[in-house]
Amino acid sequence: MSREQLAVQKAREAFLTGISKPLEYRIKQLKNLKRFITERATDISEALRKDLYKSENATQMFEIIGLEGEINLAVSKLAEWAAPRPVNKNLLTISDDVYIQPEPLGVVLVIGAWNYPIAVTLQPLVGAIAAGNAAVVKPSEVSSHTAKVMELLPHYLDPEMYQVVTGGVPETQELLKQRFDHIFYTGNSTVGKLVMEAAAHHLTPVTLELGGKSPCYIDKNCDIRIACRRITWGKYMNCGQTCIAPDYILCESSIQDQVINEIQKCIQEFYTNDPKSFADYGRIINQRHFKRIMALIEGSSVAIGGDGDESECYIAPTVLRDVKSGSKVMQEEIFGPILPIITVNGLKEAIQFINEREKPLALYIFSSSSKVIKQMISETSSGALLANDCLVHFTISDLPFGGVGNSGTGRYHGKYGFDQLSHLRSCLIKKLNMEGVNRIRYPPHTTEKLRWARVFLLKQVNLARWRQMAQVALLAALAAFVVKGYKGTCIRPEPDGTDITDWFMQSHDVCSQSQVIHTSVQKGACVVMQRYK
Ligand SMILES: NC(=O)c1ccc[n+]([C@@H]2O[C@H](COP(=O)([O-])OP(=O)(O)OC[C@H]3O[C@@H](n4cnc5c(N)ncnc54)[C@H](O)[C@@H]3O)[C@@H](O)[C@H]2O)c1
Ligand SMILES: CC(C)=CCC/C(C)=C/CC/C(C)=C/C=O
Repeated sequence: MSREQLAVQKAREAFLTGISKPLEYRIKQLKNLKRFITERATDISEALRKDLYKSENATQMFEIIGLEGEINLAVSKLAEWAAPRPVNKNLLTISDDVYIQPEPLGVVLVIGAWNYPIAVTLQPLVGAIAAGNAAVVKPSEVSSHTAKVMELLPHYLDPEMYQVVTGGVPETQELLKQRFDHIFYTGNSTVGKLVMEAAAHHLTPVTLELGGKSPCYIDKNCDIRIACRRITWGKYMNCGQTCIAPDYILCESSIQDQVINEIQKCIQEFYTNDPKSFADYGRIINQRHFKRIMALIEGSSVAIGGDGDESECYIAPTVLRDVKSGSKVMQEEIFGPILPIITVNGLKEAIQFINEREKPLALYIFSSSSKVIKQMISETSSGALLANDCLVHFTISDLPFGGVGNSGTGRYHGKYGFDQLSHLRSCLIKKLNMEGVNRIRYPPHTTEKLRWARVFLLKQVNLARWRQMAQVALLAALAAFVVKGYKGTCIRPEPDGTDITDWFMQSHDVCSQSQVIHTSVQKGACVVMQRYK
C-alpha cells in the first residue's frame, strides 16, 4: 500500500469512528491549529523567508492574521453554523419539522499552492475541521521549506484524523487516484482541470480556487494618485505572485503617462530606489517562473523597470506601456511584478475587453462616479469586484471567496467555508397522524384535489409571520370575547397579497359555517373574525 493510500485509509478510519461529530472535538482541533501557528511562528517565518523572501512581519500580516481570524470566527460561530436551520414550509407540511442539518462529508483532500502557502492550505483546513471532516493535507512542493514545517501539523492536530502528505506531482497524482468526499484545490487552471477529471472518476465534488488575469480599469474621472498607490500595493506585494493581484491596467491613453508617473513614485516610496536590496520586496519562487515571467516582457515597451537577476530570482517592479492585446504578456496570468497598460476608449470599450476574455477571479475599477462603478458591476462578471481598492476583500470572512468560470468553482471563508465542506442535508420529520391532510395527493387526482393542491403547495408559510399572526389572532380573540357575539377567529397567511376575503369566501370546506364580519389585514397576514352560524 502506498504512503498516500495509507494516509487516506487512516483518515477514513478515524472519520468513521464518529469522533469528529461532537462540536467540542472540532473546537479543540481548531484551537490546536491556532497553537500550531503561534508556537511555530518562527519556523513558519523562516520557511517563508527561504521560499519567497517574505519578511517576518509580512508573513504575519498577509498569511497569519487572516488564518487566525478564520479560526477565531469558526470557534465562536461553530454552534450556530452546525445547528439545524429551519426553513419556510408550505401548507402541506405546516405541522412537520422541516430543516437543513449540516453534516460532515467525510475525508477532504486539501491541495495547497505555493504563493501564500500557509493561508491557502490551512484556511481551507479550518473549514474542513469546523465541518467535522477528516482531512489529508497536501502542501505545495514548490514552497518546500513551508511544506516541511507543515509536516509538524500532526504534533498539534489529531494525527489519525488529519494527515499531511508531502511530495510533488507523482504524490499528488497518487492521492488523486484515491476516493475522497471532497477535493479542495488551490492552484492554476491547467492542473485544476486534471483535479476535476480525477475527481469525476469517483464523482467527488470539488472546490477549485484558481487564478487568471484580473483586470483593473482606471476611469479618467478619479484621483489617479490614490488609485495608483493602491494598485502598486496590490500588484507588487509578494512580487506579483498573488492570485487576486491586478494583472493589467485598462485606461484611456490621455491618462497613461500620469498613471505611469504615479506608479513610479509609489514604487520608489514603497520599495526605495533599490527594490533589490529592500527587505519588503519579494522574490520569484524559482528560476522556472523567473524565466517564464521575463519572457513575457518581450515585444512590449518597458516604461518602468524591466530588469532582473536570475541568480537571485529578482525581477524589478515593471510597467509596460501601450501593450497590444495580442502581445505575449496578455496571453496568460502574469503572476509576477509586470504590469501592462492597455489603452481603451472609455468604459464601454473596457467592458468589452473584459467580457471577451475568461471571467476573472477579481475585477478592479477605480472611479469617482458611482454610475460608472454600477455599470461595470452590471455589465461584467467576476469572482469579486472591488471599486477603488485591491485585494482587501480577502480579509472579510463574510464575503464568499472564490472564482467563477475559468477562475474557479466553489467558495470559502467563514461560514461559506463551513458550508462548502458540509453536506446540507434536507430533513422533514412528519408525525403519523393527520392523514386527512394527505388525501389531496393520493389518487384519484380529481379537479377538486388539484384546486386544493394549488392552495396547499403554492402558499409558502413563513414561520416568523405565523408567529406574528398568532399574536394578532390572540388579540382578536380577546377582542371578540370582550365585544361578545363574535365567537371565533380564523387566521390565514397572505404573503402574496391576494384578496383575502375572496379566498375566504371560496374556502367552503374550511369555513362554510362561518360568516365573515370583519377582517383586519396586516402586511402579509390577515385575521378574519367570524360569527358561527
Ligand atoms: N484562487 C485562489 O485562492 C488562489 C490562491 C493562490 C494561488 N492561486 C493560483 O494558483 C496558481 C499558482 O499556483 P501553482 O498552480 O503554480 O501552484 P503549484 O505548482 O504549487 O500547484 C498546486 C498544487 O498542485 C499540484 N500539482 C501540480 N502539478 C500537478 C499535476 N500535473 N498533477 C497533479 N497535481 C499537480 C502540486 O503538487 C501542488 O500541490 C496561480 O494561477 C494562482 O492564481 C489561486
Ligand atoms: C492585510 C491586508 C490589508 C490585506 C491582505 C490581502 C492579501 C495579502 C491577500 C492575499 C490573499 C491570498 C492568499 C491570495 C492568494 O494568492
